[in-house]
Amino acid sequence: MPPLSRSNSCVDIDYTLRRQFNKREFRPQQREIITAALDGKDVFVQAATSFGKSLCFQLPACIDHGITIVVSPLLSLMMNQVEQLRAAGIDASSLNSNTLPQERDRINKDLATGHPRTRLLYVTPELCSLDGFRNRLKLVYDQCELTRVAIDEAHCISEWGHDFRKDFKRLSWFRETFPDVPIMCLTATANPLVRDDILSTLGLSATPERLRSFVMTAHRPNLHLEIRYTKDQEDSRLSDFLAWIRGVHARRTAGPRKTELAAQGERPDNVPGIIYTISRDECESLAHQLAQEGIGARPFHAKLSKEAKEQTLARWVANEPGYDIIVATTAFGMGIDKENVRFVVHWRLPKSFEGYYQEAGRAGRDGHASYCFLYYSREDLQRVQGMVRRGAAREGTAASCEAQLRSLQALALYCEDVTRCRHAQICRYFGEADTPHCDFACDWHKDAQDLLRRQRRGLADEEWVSTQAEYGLYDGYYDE
Ligand SMILES: Nc1ncnc2c1ncn2[C@@H]1O[C@H](COP(=O)(O)OP(=O)(O)OP(=O)(O)O)[C@@H](O)[C@H]1O
Repeated sequence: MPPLSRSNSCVDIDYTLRRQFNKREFRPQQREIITAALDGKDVFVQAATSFGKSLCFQLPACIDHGITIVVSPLLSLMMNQVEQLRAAGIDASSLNSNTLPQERDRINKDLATGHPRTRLLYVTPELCSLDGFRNRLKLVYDQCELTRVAIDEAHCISEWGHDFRKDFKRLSWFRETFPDVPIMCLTATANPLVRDDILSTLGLSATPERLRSFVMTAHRPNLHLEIRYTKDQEDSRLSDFLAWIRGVHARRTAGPRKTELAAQGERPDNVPGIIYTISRDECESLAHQLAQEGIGARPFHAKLSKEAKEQTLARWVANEPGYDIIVATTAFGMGIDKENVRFVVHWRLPKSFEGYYQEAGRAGRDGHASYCFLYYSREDLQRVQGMVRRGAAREGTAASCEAQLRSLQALALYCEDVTRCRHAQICRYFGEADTPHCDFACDWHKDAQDLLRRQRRGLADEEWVSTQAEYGLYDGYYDE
């Protein structure tokens, strides 16, 4: 049965925006997306990192009758959003492996009433495959109280996406079981192939008249994009980074900037950033080396205790001394809404183009200029290719492996390309026809000659690297 329909024609969404979300106005397209959702449409949203996608399902959930199920692969995102919603007086909860038994019972009982008080329930895709949870949802549906299903990070549905997850594919169950419940899917990174795959897997392309798609530019004009070239034989990452960060600190301690920061109560060395590494060992040793150099850096990876991770994250978010930079393994920070991240550094080549851009997108969520640079070496390319192949062989996911290798290859080409704007290359990768305006916000626009020189000088010879790769020289470096 469809959810109870309430006439939304006279709903004042501006009022809800101000009253419940404490925001003055909608960003471009948010109003149209929310209106389509309130009209009961299926909605596909593709928008750049930090666009404000969450509001697109959170606000309708506050207006509509019944419960909205939000599927997300990111526990950090769930916790972050639930906290924020509760602080705004909205009844939100999450169910995942971290949920305490008492809270789990409370939520399950709430669902079992068929008329849950919860407005937004954040769940993992894994949970959606379990019979117990499915039966509770059926009960809610029978009472016309299942309002909408929102699927965040929807690119995980597609085997052609960079982060395919089998349980995401099983989300097709929602349309099969509740054919009239609208679905909203959201992603920051999908190319046209991935988009089509998402829509057909979820069963949304079968009813195009019900679907509204909002595909916006991936362009983030405030991100300054740069590639820094390196090679195994002359690895100068650490000294290069130290010189850069010390330069930034020096500028903040000089002249009028110093007075300005003091007036705002800001520490000159509080330049929040993330350095992404791939190996846990490197993550630990780099954080240690930076700390020894007097830089406030902390490691963050899966093997740390839950308490250590929570504490590091909380202190970083609160801009505490000693916690300015997080040195992390991949995917750290997704779903963490820290707005003043001033830089993101990729210490090693990430595994995919989409992963790179999503991680870089953690920077500058407040819209201010922020710096993203990636240390690229051809040796790392060989290492990551090996890692992707071995991972796919272990998991038996051939299509996904092919897609990942293609994405990695595109990233390598992007890094090696010294003939065009980085922003333009990114938009083209995501299938955009228009060339974005770049206001000296990439290494090519800043100094194309210097970029070419750095690339020629910085990289190891291609043929030599591939010969060494054949001898297995670059195997087994990263955590797998
Ligand atoms: N209309 C608005 N006015 C002011 N701030 C907004 C508005 N909409 C969203 N925001 C804020 O923008 C920030 C980013 O929003 P959100 O976390 O939803 O981004 P996102 O699109 O999901 O990005 P990502 O893909 O990077 O996670 C949040 O702090 C949110 O409160």
